[in-house]
Amino acid sequence: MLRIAVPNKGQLSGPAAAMLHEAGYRQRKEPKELVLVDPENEVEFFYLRPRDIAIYVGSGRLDIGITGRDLLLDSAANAEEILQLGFARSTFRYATVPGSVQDVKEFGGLTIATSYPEVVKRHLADNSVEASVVRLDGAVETAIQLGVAQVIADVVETGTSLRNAGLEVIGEPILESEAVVIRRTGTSEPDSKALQFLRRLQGVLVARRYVMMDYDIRVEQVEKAIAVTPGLESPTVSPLHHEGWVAVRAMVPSRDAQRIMDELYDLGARAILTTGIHACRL
Ligand SMILES: Nc1ncnc2c1ncn2[C@@H]1O[C@H](COP(=O)(O)OP(=O)(O)OP(=O)(O)O)[C@@H](O)[C@H]1O
Ligand SMILES: O=P(O)(O)OC[C@H]1O[C@H](OP(=O)(O)OP(=O)(O)O)[C@H](O)[C@@H]1O
Ligand SMILES: [Mg+2]
Repeated sequence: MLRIAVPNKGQLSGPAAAMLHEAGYRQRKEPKELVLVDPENEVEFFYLRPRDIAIYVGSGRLDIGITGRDLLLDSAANAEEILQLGFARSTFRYATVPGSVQDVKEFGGLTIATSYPEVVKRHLADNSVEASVVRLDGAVETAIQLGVAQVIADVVETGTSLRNAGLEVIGEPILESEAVVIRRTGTSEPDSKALQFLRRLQGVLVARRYVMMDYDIRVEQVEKAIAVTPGLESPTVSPLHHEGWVAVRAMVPSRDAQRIMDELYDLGARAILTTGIHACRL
């Protein structure tokens, strides 16, 4: 039975459960459930605090986990990411009040408040800066106003929390994060059950990012049209009963679908249709 750690709370938990459900796995019905067995798929899910997931996976107690890259790095656990999942995207940045320090190099002797102390300590050391780090559980933006720190290092998505606290970011992002699948570092290649799990999640990612596009086009224009819709490997081209025309079918990135339809129309394509992909294995 494959043992998988899933976030039980916070920003990661809803999207992770949705992705697992889309990949055909059973998911818990109520948020107090801590363990769920999916016998049909031979998988056992453990709902754990996002911050603890890398520790369980790094210790080898669980085979695979879903967590945030920032949490993985902060845990210093013996675990590595093997698949990027594209949700809970954020940057991790320093911030302070306007008119204060402008660069990490000026942080010497200051106190930095953060929920990610290991990431910050490593970044300060990489920049040869000696500063204090104070660990807070959350709502880190308030630490400056209350005099606990002069600088914070926190997760930034839209920047609204920083703006509301009257803070501005300093310097380049310390790191960019998103939800990732992790496994223990230095173990043998994932076994067949783990590979199947990864293929299923990859299938969800592709199904979310691509649509299927079908259109009819005159034979003379087909090469130009295929340059616009090359597909993932190669598009399917089938003869049409109407002589001189072919039907083309190719996967295209969903965010480009409208622009591609316009370009195909201008090349003379007609009956251009896009349909969603529910699931896929590449
Ligand atoms: N506003 C946000 N937008 C995108 N990702 C976020 C956001 N806030 C946190 N994250 C990401 O979510 C993960 C943190 O999850 P975690 O559940 O520990 O924190 P949380 O969602 O802030 O929960 P809580 O505030 O209850 O502790 C990290 O990978 C972080 O980068
Ligand atoms: O840039 P934004 O879009 O504002 O998002 C970033 C904020 O979201 C998270 O806070 P959360 O609401 O989880 O509270 P917390 O700080 O207590 O974790 C994170 O810690 C930031 O504070
Ligand atoms: Mg939070």
